[in-house]
Amino acid sequence: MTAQAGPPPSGTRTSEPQGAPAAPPPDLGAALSLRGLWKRFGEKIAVKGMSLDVPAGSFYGLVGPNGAGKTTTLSMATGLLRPDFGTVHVRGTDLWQRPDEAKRGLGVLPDGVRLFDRLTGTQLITYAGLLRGMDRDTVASRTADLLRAFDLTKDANTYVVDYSAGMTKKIALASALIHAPGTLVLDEPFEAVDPVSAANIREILADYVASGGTVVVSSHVMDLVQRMCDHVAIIAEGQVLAAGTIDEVRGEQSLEDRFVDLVGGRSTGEGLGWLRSSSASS
Ligand SMILES: Nc1ncnc2c1ncn2[C@@H]1O[C@H](COP(=O)(O)OP(=O)(O)OP(=O)(O)O)[C@@H](O)[C@H]1O
Repeated sequence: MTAQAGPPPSGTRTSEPQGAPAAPPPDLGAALSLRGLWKRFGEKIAVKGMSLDVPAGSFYGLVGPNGAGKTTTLSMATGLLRPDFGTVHVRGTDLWQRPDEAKRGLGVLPDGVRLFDRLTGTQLITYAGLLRGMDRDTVASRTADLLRAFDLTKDANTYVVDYSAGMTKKIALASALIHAPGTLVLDEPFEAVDPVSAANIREILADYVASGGTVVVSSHVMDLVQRMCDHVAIIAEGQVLAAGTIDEVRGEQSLEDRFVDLVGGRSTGEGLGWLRSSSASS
């Protein structure tokens, strides 16, 4: 199955590339329903007809090897990157047709997108709240709550550019939560975060799901996904290899073993004999 040659189209085409199987209709009740998403960067097809339903109220993990297409998929699912083909529905609203309405219900922690880091922590969260059209009093009280919850109160007046990687992740996550969205989409939320902060974040997210919110996280840490999430999709080379509840996907195995079985690619370090001999000779 190949995508059409030539540069990506400027608008989103909802039909599949020639020869691709037609995707079923979107699930309009799902928190997120992706259908037939394709994305190509030059010669590289990063996402190849991705369809996925994230049930409302689920804690959904997206796992896959480096370069599998997780960030590209989540960027298209949240309005940050226009798909070449396919549709995204957020609780029944077509994201690329009605972006303002669909994005109102989304909180997003993107991977690698630069923040306005010449703002202090307080200013950044406040800015996110005001952009969402919230009133100043609510923004101020929620900002204080979020800084406390993420253990950033003492750094509230420090410029974000001077934050560590983990603090930056936490302030970005706090900014994604300020408008109390129905669905959170978090790309690698635990990367660079210390264990205590990670435990706090897990608790915040678990409470959020328990109160009816939906969370989608991408992660490389299988054990974390197995413990934290109730659903998972394993993706590789831009396609879904398995998706469902954690128990459905892993069967009798651990999620990690299932992942390795499906994705393959274990390397034994063959060809690195020179590395062992160099350490022995030093
Ligand atoms: N802007 C871009 N230009 C060119 N190629 C890109 C671009 N963004 C992603 N890619 C390519 O698309 C593929 C999927 O990348 P993506 O970042 O979505 O993977 P990922 O699953 O998030 O990887 P990782 O786990 O390493 O973060 C990779 O081969 C990557 O090199």
